Amino acid sequence: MSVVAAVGLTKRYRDVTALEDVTFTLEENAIYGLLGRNGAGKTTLMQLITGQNSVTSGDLTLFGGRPYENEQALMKVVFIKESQKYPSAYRVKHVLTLAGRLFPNWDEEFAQSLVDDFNLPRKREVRKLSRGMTSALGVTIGLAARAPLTFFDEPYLGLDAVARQLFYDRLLSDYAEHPRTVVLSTHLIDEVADLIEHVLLLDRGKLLLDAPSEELRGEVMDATGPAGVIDEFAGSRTVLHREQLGGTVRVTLRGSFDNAERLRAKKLGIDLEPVSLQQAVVRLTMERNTDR
Ligand SMILES: Nc1ncnc2c1ncn2[C@@H]1O[C@H](COP(=O)(O)OP(=O)(O)OP(=O)(O)O)[C@@H](O)[C@H]1O
Repeated sequence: MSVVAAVGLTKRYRDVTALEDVTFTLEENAIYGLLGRNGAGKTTLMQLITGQNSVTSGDLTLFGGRPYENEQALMKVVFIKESQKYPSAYRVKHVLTLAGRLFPNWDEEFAQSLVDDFNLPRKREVRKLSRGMTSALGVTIGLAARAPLTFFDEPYLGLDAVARQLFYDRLLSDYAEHPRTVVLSTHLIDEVADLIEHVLLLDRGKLLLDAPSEELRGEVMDATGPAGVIDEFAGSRTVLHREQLGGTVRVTLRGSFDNAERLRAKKLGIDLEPVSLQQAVVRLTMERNTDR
């Protein structure tokens, strides 16, 4: 059984269609990257899955049931967002105690080690924490909860580069020991490229891509070479981007290349290189937007 299954999911807010006819599944034990530009519908999607908002049309199941007011299914979910609010008089240690009561799989020892890693002041009131510290507290809860379905909606934006790396490292090592389904919603695609196994790319409410990251990486390539031969080499492939510097042209092409084509590229003096996951996502999103 899929952890989440959405079929033709649509969410409208009056005249805004935040999600339109979105179909996908989230499977057990995988790390997903939920990607997309501002306003693409990422938060809305996570709110629907976590029962915080109601579906306009389509079908959505969470652990086989409806998410809305489904206590049993929602117990298996943790949703950490950047703007997370905590009771204002609470101190860090109180928030952790509360989280420990709330999440059935809570690992107190792991939580305490994360508090040390992030240098979180246990006795400080949460409203007096810096933005980065508040993010670190969210990350700590999200990881130590070990919920079968874990959402991180950019909660780590306030974290500096060192703390973000710490988060990625702790997530990966804990995931290896306690596999679960993790959804990372982020704009920092290259930072999480090695973490995410599967990409869900939303664009203006539509699901533009639903693919394993490996597949996606090999699917978009940069070909750089003499202007005279590049276009011939590109042939009928979709050219996602083209730039020229003097006699040298670089095109970003969609589609994978077999050995014969790679050899041909070499003979023609063309350099063939896979683009980064971030570049692939940017180019594919731009392609769709220029299609309109
Ligand atoms: N409560 C609401 N009422 C009206 N429109 C809304 C509401 N919530 C979201 N929207 C609209 O739905 C669309 C999707 O918003 P959403 O917050 O899901 O995007 P997002 O991908 O999370 O964006 P970001 O990366 O900027 O956080 C946007 O156009 C947004 O303005």
